[in-house]
Amino acid sequence: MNIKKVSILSSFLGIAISLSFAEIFSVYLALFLIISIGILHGANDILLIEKSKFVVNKNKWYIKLTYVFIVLLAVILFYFVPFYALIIFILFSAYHFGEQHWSQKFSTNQYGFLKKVFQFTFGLLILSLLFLLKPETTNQVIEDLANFSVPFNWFTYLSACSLTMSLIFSVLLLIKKELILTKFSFEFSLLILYTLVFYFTPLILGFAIYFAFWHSLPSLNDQIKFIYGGKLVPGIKSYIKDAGIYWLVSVVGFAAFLFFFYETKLFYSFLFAFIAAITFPHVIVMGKMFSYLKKQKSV
Ligand SMILES: CC1=C(/C=C/C(C)=C/C=C/C(C)=C/C=O)C(C)(C)CCC1
Repeated sequence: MNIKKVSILSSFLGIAISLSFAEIFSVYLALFLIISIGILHGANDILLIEKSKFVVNKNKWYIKLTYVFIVLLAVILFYFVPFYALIIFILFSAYHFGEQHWSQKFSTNQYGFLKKVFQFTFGLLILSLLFLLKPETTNQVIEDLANFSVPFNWFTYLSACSLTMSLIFSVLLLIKKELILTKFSFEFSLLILYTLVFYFTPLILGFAIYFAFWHSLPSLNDQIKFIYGGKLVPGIKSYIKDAGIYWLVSVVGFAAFLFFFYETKLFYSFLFAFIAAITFPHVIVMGKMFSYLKKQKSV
């Protein structure tokens, strides 16, 4: 079975589980997905940095320290200027999600800027759909995180704008023959599935299903192809062998965080702040991997 089929089936299964069991079960399932597939897909960044050769002649300690520095910077930003940190995080994430969706789906390496803007608006569309379909919980988290209450119609505007922009840019890319109609139709019809997932599951599970099955699994697949040159299933063993220790460190940090914050009202805010902090360097690394792959393709 290919990854797309696994993700489609898992999404429906997630909806069925969330409709059949008490809400707390959805929370546990979401945490499990975030910890397993979600965190794992970001655990091999050090190896990716070495493979992408974007830091030349630097030793592993230098790379690791820079990595930790960026995570700390994110934590500091969230602490002192949470509103701006959240905006930057959402913009970064939108681009990162869109980049993964459309990776290796364009015909050539031309129109780089147009493709980047398109990927960004597409990622933003997915996030805004989630916000639009779960406005109360999203707003609660944003309020706790950034002390800012978002008027609900902002989510509507954001979804409408990002949908319009994504459609305009994709039509341009179709005209320029950078995108083929079947890929475009398939990716856009998946938006209906995301809508069902976001509507029928609580915010945390909707996010986790998207994050694990529609972002992390395809990303793991691309990373494994890039690092070891093989397919997801045989490659995952080597990946876990190389990334296991980083994954374990993150999971221990995550477990400590759960232990301290689980009972508090700020649980979701800290959860997303934690994800945000470890996401910043990962977004940079993945961007570098994709641009390295593009360069390789053009030589
Ligand atoms: C869902 C959600 C949020 C955004 C989460 C994002 C943007 C997560 C991005 C994760 C990434 C990019 C992981 C890396 O691979 C907010 C705004 C905190 C509010 C509450 C609901």
